[in-house]
Amino acid sequence: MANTALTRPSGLNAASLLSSLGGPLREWLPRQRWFAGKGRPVTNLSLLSATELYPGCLHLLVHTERARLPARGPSGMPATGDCYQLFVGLEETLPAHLGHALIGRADEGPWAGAVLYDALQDRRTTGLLLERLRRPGAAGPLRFECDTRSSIPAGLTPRLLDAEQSNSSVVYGDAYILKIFRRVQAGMNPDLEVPWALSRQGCTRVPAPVAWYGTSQPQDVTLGVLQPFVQGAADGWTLALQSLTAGRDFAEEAYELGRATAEVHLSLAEAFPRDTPGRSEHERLAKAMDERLDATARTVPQLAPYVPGLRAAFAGLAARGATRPVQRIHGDLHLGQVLRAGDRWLVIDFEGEPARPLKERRRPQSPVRDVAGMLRSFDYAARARRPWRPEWARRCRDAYCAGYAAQAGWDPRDEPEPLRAYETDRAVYEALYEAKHRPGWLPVPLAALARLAARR
Ligand SMILES: Nc1ncnc2c1ncn2[C@@H]1O[C@H](COP(=O)(O)OP(=O)(O)O)[C@@H](O)[C@H]1O
Ligand SMILES: O=P(O)(O)O[C@H]1O[C@H](CO)[C@@H](O[C@H]2O[C@H](CO)[C@@H](O)[C@H](O)[C@H]2O)[C@H](O)[C@H]1O
Repeated sequence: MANTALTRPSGLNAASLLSSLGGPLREWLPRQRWFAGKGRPVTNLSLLSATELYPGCLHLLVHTERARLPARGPSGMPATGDCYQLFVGLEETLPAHLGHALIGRADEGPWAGAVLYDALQDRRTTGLLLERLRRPGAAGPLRFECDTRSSIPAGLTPRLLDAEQSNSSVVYGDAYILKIFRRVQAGMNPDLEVPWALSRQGCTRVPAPVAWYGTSQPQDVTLGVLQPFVQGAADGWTLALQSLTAGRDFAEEAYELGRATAEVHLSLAEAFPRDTPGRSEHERLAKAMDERLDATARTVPQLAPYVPGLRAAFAGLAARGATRPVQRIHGDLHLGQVLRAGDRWLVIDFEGEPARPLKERRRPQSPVRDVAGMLRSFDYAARARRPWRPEWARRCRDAYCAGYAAQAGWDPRDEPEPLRAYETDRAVYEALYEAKHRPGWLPVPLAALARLAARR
């Protein structure tokens, strides 16, 4: 059935747009996987930019404020803000095939009575995005650019992924994948910056961006990146669970993954500046970890019994003298961020931990932090299947570190204090992440934190 595009006056006046869209969006946003802070009502919504992509389809950047969970008791509910990228369709009646994309009905303003829907679910929108990316140019404040060495064919069929994601991704004819950033921050997104720099470096472990788009209004923001789709690949998390279910070992794969990680780290060290941190830098890092622990324990009270033991891990980092030079790293490395194509591992998603400020995510850091992220991931996988097989995770840890050492020339296991501190910090991050997004998974990082706190 053809869509019936809305033909009401379409002057993109922020106040009138908001009067129509604000109510339904405030209800819909907190239910989205990529929305930070589930279950917290949006207390304020404002429009940063609105662009008509085609009649009845708006590209929006919205700023939301939401009630912060009270730290102690119900008093004082300060608001915090985030910016999101949305595609909103407006129809008089929603065609049946878009029923699942419904956002709500505008009950006020010039669009009163119109149906709002998530226009990323509409192939007209995803098809148009590819068309724009194929040819550099502008649409209102949006800027579309591409690598002039690439030639992207027209008319590839779009398919929106329904994976558990922090963003939204569209696959085009199994040839390309477009990642559309949902929560955006001012500045170049590392998921464009890093793969681009690595491709210039000749690194073949990371799919290279072929096109991207962003806006310079109200500030420079990366909004989406197109890269080749790796066909027939499986992600590391799926493969690890398959191995556990079948009672198979994963050490050989883990070894190769360690080598791949080291190869990416070596390329990153070439592509971006490095630095050698002094004692004061370790103290600053340990303090930041301590503060994150305290903040998390306020939101996740189950953490409280372990706090004193966990502090010891951070004190170990502060006391430690020289360690690895800092450099750009992946920043959120886990089994879901690696793809195995044939017998080769590739690394994706260089955005870093989505909850951290962009400035912090782009800062040079210890490569041990990435290693710790992957080690935590083996523990996650082992605990996601019954019976729990700690020896599976142990073998993966050793094999991964051995593979890393073979490629990098240094073994992460020879850095016990940083490794423990980074693993602890990562598990604290995971506890907060799970409490916010997947409370059923909270026992996984909590079990690790109990173990790390007991280690003296
Ligand atoms: N280049 C690619 N080729 C094949 N699949 C990919 C590629 N990039 C991402 N994917 C798939 O899309 C999923 C989500 O990608 P990711 O960049 O991790 O998004 P998010 O940050 O939203 O989690 C991945 O788990 C992977 O399955
Ligand atoms: O969405 P992203 O891939 O950027 O990462 C976020 O979500 C991940 C979960 O989807 C989360 O990872 C945690 O769970 C994984 C299993 O689902 C496990 O492999 C990871 O080790 C564990 O950290 C990640 O922390 C979060 O940033």
